[in-house]
Amino acid sequence: MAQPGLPIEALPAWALLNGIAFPHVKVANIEGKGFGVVRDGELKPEVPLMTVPNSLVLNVQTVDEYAKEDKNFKQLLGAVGHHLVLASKTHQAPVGVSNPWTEYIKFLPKTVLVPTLWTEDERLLLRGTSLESAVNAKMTAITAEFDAVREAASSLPIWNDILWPYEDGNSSASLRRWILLDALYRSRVLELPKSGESMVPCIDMINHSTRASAYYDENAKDEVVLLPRPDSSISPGEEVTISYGDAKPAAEMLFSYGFIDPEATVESLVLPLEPFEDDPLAKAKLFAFKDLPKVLVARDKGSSAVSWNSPFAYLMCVNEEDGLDFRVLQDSVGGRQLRVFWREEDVTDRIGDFETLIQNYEISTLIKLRVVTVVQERLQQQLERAQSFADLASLPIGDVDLMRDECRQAASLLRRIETDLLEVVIDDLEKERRMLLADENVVAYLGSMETAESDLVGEEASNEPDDFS
Ligand SMILES: C[S@@+](CC[C@H](N)C(=O)[O-])C[C@H]1O[C@@H](n2cnc3c(N)ncnc32)[C@H](O)[C@@H]1O
Repeated sequence: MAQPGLPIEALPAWALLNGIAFPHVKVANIEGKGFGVVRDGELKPEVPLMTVPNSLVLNVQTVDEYAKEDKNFKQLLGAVGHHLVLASKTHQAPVGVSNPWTEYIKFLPKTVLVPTLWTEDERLLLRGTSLESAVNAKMTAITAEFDAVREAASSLPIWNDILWPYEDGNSSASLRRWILLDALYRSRVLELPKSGESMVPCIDMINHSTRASAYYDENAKDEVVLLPRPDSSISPGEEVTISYGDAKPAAEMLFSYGFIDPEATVESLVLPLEPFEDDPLAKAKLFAFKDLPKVLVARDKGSSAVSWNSPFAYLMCVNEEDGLDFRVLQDSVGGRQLRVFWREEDVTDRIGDFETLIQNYEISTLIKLRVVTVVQERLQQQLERAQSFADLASLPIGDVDLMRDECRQAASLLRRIETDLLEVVIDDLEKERRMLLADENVVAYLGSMETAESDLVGEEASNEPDDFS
C-alpha cells in the first residue's frame, strides 16, 4: 500500500506543530533537484536558519527509546533489529504509538534516482563502471535483508499485514517499498557531530552543492541547527545548500544520492582488488587485512594532481621470501590469533601500512615496482571494460526509449568521468613504472634473475641427453 503524499504547502504547519523553527527560509521546488530550501526574508546572524528539537531526531538510540513506550514495536524490534529504524517508525500503523514521523514521511519523494530504484534495463547502463558490481551486490544484499526481516517478523501477526501487504498476490511491491526506504535513508541520513547517523526532518530537505552556503550542527540543547557558513552570503530567494561530502567519488554520489555533481572539485574512483590466484598466502592476507581490498585513484580538477592509494596492493606484493610470515599464536585467554610478521617483527596492527614497513629495505623499490604494475593492470582491465560497454548497442537492453533520460545521462557522465580518470592515472603509473625500472636495485635484481634463468636454460640444455636416455 503506497503512502498517501502530503502537499509541501502543509510542511510549515507540520513544522510549527512540532516545534521546528525556520523563520528565514522556506521549502520550495528547485528545478532538477526535487524540493530544496531557499532564503525567505532577512537573515539575523544570531538566529539559525533552522532549529529542529532533539525529540524529532531519528536514529538507533531514539528508536530504542521509542521501543520502551510501545510494546508491539519493542517486540518487532527484538525480532528484526535496527533495519527498521526508518521503516517501522514511519509507517501508518493501526498499532503502536503514532509520532511526528508518521506524518513527515508523506512529504518525502515517492522515488529517488539511485540505481537500486532503476529498472533492470537502466541498471545495465552501469556495465563497465565501478558501480556495476556494487549495485549488483547491493541488490542481492537488500533482497536477502528483506527476506530475513520478513521471516523474522512472520511470527508477529500484528505486524505482518502492516509491513508486507501482498499486492497483486506477490511480494515484489513490498520489496520495492523496502528498497525505497533504504534509498530514502541513504540519501537523507546526516552524520551529526554528537548523535552520529541520524534522520532529521526539514534539514533533510537541503540540497547539496560544492559551494555550500550552510552547514548543520548540534547546539548545547542537543537541537539540530542549520547555520550559514561564515564565508558565504545568501541572497533573498537564493537556494541554501550544504555539502554531502566534497571528496566523494562520482559513483558514490550516484549510488547514495542519485545524482553526480558536475562541479565537484575532486574526481575519484574505488575499485575492488583480488589477491593473486597462485599466492599461497592469499587467504591469510585477506583474513588478516580485515578491510575490503581495494584501490583508490583520484584527481584534483584544479591542480590536475593525480594520486592513488592501495594498502592491499602492498600486502599482495610481499611474500614469504621477502620476509612476510603468518603465525597462529595462543592468546592469554586460550584463544588462537592469526598474527602477521614482517622480518620477525609482529606487524599485525600495521597490516595496512606495508608501504612504510618496507621502506628501509633494499627490496622496497622492487616491491613498489610490483605494486605499481598490479595497480596499473587493474586500472587497465577496468578501462577496457568501461570502453567495451560505452556503446549502448553493446548492451543487451530491451527498449532504450523506455529508459529515463536522467538514468542515461547519469550513467554516461559516470562512465566519462571514470574513463578519463583511469586514462590519466594509467599514464601516470606508466611513468612511475619506468622510473622504478631504471632504479639501480631493480636493475641489479632483474640482472641477477636473467643470469639465473640463462643458467637454468644452460642446465636444462645439458640435461637433454639424460632426458632422452
Ligand atoms: C537530502 S535530500 C534533499 C531534498 C530533496 N531534494 C527532496 O526533494 O526531498 C537529497 C536528495 O536531493 C536531491 N539532490 C540534492 N542535491 C542535489 C543536486 N545538487 N543536484 C541534483 N539533485 C540533488 C537528490 O535526489 C538527493 O537524493
